[in-house]
Amino acid sequence: MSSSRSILMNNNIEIPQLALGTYDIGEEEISNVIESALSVGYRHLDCAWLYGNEKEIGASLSQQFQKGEIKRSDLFITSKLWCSFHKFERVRQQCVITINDLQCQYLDLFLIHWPFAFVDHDPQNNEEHQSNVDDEIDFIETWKAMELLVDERLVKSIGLSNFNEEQIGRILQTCKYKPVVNQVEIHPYCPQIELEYFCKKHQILLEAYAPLGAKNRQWKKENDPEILEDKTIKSIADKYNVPPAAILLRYIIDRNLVCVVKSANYQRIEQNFQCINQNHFQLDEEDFNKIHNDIQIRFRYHQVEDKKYAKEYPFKQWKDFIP
Ligand SMILES: NC(=O)C1=CN([C@@H]2O[C@H](COP(=O)(O)OP(=O)(O)OC[C@H]3O[C@@H](n4cnc5c(N)ncnc54)[C@H](OP(=O)(O)O)[C@@H]3O)[C@@H](O)[C@H]2O)C=CC1
Ligand SMILES: O=C1CO[C@H](CO)[C@@H](O)[C@@H]1O
Repeated sequence: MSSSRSILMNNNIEIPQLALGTYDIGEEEISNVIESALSVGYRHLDCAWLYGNEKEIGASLSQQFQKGEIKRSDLFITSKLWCSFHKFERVRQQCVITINDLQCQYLDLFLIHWPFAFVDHDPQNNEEHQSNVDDEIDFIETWKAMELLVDERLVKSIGLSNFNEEQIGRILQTCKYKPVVNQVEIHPYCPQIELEYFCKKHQILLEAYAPLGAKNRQWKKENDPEILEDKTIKSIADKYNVPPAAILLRYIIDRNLVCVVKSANYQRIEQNFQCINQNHFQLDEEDFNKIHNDIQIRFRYHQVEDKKYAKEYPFKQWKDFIP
């Protein structure tokens, strides 16, 4: 079985550069998706409590381990702490539930999903959790609890997701362990150049989510610009005789970032995986620059605009895009 290219994180642990995203993959299809992805060569799975499918992913992984073709140590499994569990004592509780659901013994990487917190909720309680923001819970408290998970070896690495420069700066001032990554939306309409510069300076790796513009998102609006339909991307795709998605994935890979892409379709799972293979095709410098510097549209697909009133809503500089 093939394996994927890796990047070294600031704690000297390697992370596979391409991850399979698992958001919005339903119970009925997730098992096939996991099996397909592993057979094609993916070794990095990007999961989250929020996605509601960790139990099904765990069942599928357990089947794969039993077949003996793949071992736990071959995989890099990421999950995320949901906003309802930011209180110090909740962090470990959710982490243990996630590890049990995923049947994976430990997590390779655990991220704080968003910098803002929701009202405290017991993760053992199956009632619908509240998503009202609680501005009193500080993510510094959450980070301290995340660090204990490393000491306890429940997780190998810890990181952030959707944090801006100022918020990362606050973590860096008090942390015992630096975040290894910050997972954020990245594609040519949301290139995150300043954040990349800041993170590089602090040896924090950026992970790109929604690299294809979250194509089938339910909150799509009529006038949203679609990155897969972008004329520059399409003309470069024609030149290399590949689909536009391949150009968008190579754009992330060639920036040496981790790329988290979701597909629930076998052909596209395979096609996306091939993009990390340098022999498949490479963008030349001129084309890379056309994508990175010449495309002027700026757009964020995952704006979570219903949380824009939160004190720690991270995208203040993007408020012009929120109606
Ligand atoms: N930390 C965070 O807050 C967030 C993290 N994420 C993570 O990042 C992952 C990826 O982001 P996501 O929002 O899902 O968006 P993506 O940009 O990965 O787009 C996924 C969509 O693109 C389609 N697609 C996949 N491959 C191709 C292809 N080769 N050609 C054309 N269409 C394709 C998929 O359809 P199909 O399945 O039919 O192939 C799906 O509808 C998530 O699954 C999740 O793991 C995402 C959002 C926020
Ligand atoms: O991971 C995620 C998937 O998409 C959701 C909808 O935008 C986000 O809120 C969440 O962070």
